Amino acid sequence: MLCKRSSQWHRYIDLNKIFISNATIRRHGATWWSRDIQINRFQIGHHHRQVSSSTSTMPNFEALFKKIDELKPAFIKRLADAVAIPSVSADEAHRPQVVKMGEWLAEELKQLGATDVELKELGPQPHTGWPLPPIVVGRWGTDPAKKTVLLYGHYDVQPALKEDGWSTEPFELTQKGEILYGRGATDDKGPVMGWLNVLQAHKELGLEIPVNLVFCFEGMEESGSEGLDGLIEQEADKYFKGIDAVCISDNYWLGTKHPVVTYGVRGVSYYEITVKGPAADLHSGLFGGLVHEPMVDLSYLFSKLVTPKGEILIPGIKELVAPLTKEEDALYDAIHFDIPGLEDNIGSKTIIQDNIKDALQARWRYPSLSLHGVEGAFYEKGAKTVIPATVKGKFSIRTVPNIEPAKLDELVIKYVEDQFKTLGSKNVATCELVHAGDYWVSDPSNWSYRAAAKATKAVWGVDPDFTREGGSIPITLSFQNLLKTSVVLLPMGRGDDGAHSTNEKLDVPNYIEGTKTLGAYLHYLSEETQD
Ligand SMILES: C[C@H](N)C(=O)N[C@@H](Cc1c[nH]cn1)C(=O)O
Ligand SMILES: [Zn+2]
Ligand SMILES: [Zn+2]
Repeated sequence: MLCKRSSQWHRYIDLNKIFISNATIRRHGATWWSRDIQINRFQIGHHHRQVSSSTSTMPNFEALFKKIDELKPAFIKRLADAVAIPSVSADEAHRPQVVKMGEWLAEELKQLGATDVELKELGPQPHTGWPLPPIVVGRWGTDPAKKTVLLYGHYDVQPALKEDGWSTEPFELTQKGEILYGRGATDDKGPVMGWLNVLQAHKELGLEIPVNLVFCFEGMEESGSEGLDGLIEQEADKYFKGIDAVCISDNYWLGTKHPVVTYGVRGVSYYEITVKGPAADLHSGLFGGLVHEPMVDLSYLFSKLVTPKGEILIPGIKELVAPLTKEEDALYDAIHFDIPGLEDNIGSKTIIQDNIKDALQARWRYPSLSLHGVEGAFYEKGAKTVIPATVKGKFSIRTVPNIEPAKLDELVIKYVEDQFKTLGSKNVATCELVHAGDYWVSDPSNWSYRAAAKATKAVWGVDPDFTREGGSIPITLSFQNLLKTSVVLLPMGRGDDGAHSTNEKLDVPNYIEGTKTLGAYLHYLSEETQD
């Protein structure tokens, strides 16, 4: 293996617990959700656009929301400053920029009045030896009478080059109408700035934040969150002692209109197949037909991993997937989304499934295998007649309950090796795990979800859909297990934001109303009875 797997804290999240609790919801109706809210928003098969009649004392957000509106230009400037630092964690050349971004973030926190701001160093990255960017930690308040919330986000981004097809410079935040374009706008600099914006608005108003905050911002999320597991373990009884809830804003609504609160993510196991042949690239006229070509071997191996309809061809994986129960299946009926919405998100009509339930299940509760690219192959424009000497094929598998990552590695690596043997090639092939992160599924009925739902309703005027996320946030399960606390995902951006893609964007309303939602969540959390 190229790198050690993240620690084995995960494992079995009992999905039945969730579904049993959902069944309980239906049986007990309003009593499940909250004693304050008379309508069961999570009720399976019902449209939750119905307005809930809340009898809770809703905090008066008028001043806070007005202040956030007033600060819009400053907040956009903050996001522009963040986007301008190309903190791409994937390659060595950019690593100093990731570190710079961490330092910038720490400085912003200090300027706003956060205390105990530190850059927790993680040492060298195990398999590359490159220095890992620090984890930025800080505090806001240490009142023992208040609840304490850990806010996690990441300040690294995916790579981006203008020539990939961006219409604007990826590291210059560009506003066109009500849309902010730039790498990291939605993933995850916008949401991280959202938390800073909340601090600024409270500070300027002289308004108390009713919970203590602990910040934990990492710079390696897009590259496997290396080092963070160890830090959380090490600091669980020190810096991270006494955390009552964790909130992460690092995913997206399903579509463009309806807000969501998220209670699950898929895991990801990322692999690399290396095929080594000649000592150097060769002239295909001179050597084509008489040498085993690494690209040909790799293309064959790629074709044996997944079908064009998305079916994973590696035996044994399907059998690891938790069976779909009737109760879980029914949850999908309540979601406000459709195939045209999904087509809008991707900008084409190329969805494999023909109904939204199957498509969402494919995204949330079944594994998928994606081919990402080939290092070492000719890719520029033109027609170079080369036989690449060594190629590295990259692919990943999104994991779901109950796929054990170590078991998955065994199945994948043995299968690739066996397939390679059938070729009779004299090249040398290896398949290795690059990084892995666990899946996570939570029970969306607890106090932190109630607070998130109320905040969403207060800002957006509708009850959120409860969703799972097809992407991965590798550290989520570690927070839950190591800090023995519940985690909620409260996203800011829309489903068409183009995270990881060209022309990534964040809509101004999502940035501003999203900041309000994060702020309101903290107020509702302080009022909510912890269960
Ligand atoms: C959902 C989150 N914003 C995200 O984009 N996560 C990444 C994490 C990752 C793991 N390996 C590389 N990146 C993702 O889901 O791809
Ligand atoms: Zn992210
Ligand atoms: Zn991402």
